[in-house]
Amino acid sequence: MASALKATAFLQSRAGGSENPPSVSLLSRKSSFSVRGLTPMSALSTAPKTVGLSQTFTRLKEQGKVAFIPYITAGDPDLSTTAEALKVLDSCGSDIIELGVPYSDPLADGPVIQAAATRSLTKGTNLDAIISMLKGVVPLLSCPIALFAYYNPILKRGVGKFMQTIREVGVHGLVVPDVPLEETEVLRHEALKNGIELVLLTTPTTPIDRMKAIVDVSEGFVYLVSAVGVTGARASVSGKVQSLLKEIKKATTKPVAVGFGISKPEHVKQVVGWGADGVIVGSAMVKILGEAASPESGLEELETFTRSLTSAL
Ligand SMILES: O=P(O)(O)OC[C@@H](O)[C@@H](O)c1c[nH]c2ccccc12
Repeated sequence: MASALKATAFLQSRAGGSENPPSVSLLSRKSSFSVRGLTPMSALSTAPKTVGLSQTFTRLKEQGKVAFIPYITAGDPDLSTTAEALKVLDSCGSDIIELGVPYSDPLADGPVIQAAATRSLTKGTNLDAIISMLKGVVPLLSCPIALFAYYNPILKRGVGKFMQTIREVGVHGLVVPDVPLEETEVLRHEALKNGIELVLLTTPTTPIDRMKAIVDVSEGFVYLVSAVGVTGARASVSGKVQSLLKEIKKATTKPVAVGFGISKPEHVKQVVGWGADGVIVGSAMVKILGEAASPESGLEELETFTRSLTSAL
């Protein structure tokens, strides 16, 4: 419990400035849609015309749909499997994919994602290798990627250089779970300059005024952390999410996606019923990939699991 409180305090004080992812059938959730006008990304890189996070939510809202947002850790079990997993998640109807950059001190993560980060780092995964993997995969995806990175590796590379690098490879969004709102100025400036949507997080214990300040500057969507503590599949989703969603939706018209603990179709149905614009599932996905007998069986299981969740939307 202590670590859970510590993690929440961590997310609360630092996270995100705020508190603070085979064959696409014609009937798949994603209908092909033309990109209206030139997306900033197509002006900045040769990547295809996937639209950004907020445009994705706008399209889904027009279709009366909720975004399915899986998270996986890059390089676990290895980067070529990550490349395949991105394609599987995309073809199973994911609307945005969160891709985690493994970090040695992932304080906001539970044991499943911490273990994935350790395995990936042990394999030598680094940002450059992730970027070169993305160069080959992003052009094949129809949904946008939001990178998930702790603040330290971004500072090491230089905020501006980091933003430019991820933009050039076609990444649309960024979530930095351990940056205090007071220190998001530079991140937000560089993100805006490079056409990256910086998503901030709010938690169940975020004071209302702080939540309002967070939603005001969050780009792409607002990440509502559904539970106290660290990431990790839970038996149920806290009923508090319903009132939290109401509060946030009074403060902003921006889309709100809910994450933490969601791992079953009934969780998805519940969160959708409470009015979420997006559902985020991480640890359950990471566990499948990282603990499978082989990369192939992990990818097969990932597809089955993902379809079980998207069919609940
Ligand atoms: O793992 P969960 O409980 O399904 O929650 C999503 C979470 O993994 C993903 O969004 C995430 C991965 N690392 C994080 C760090 C902080 C906040 C969120 C995250």
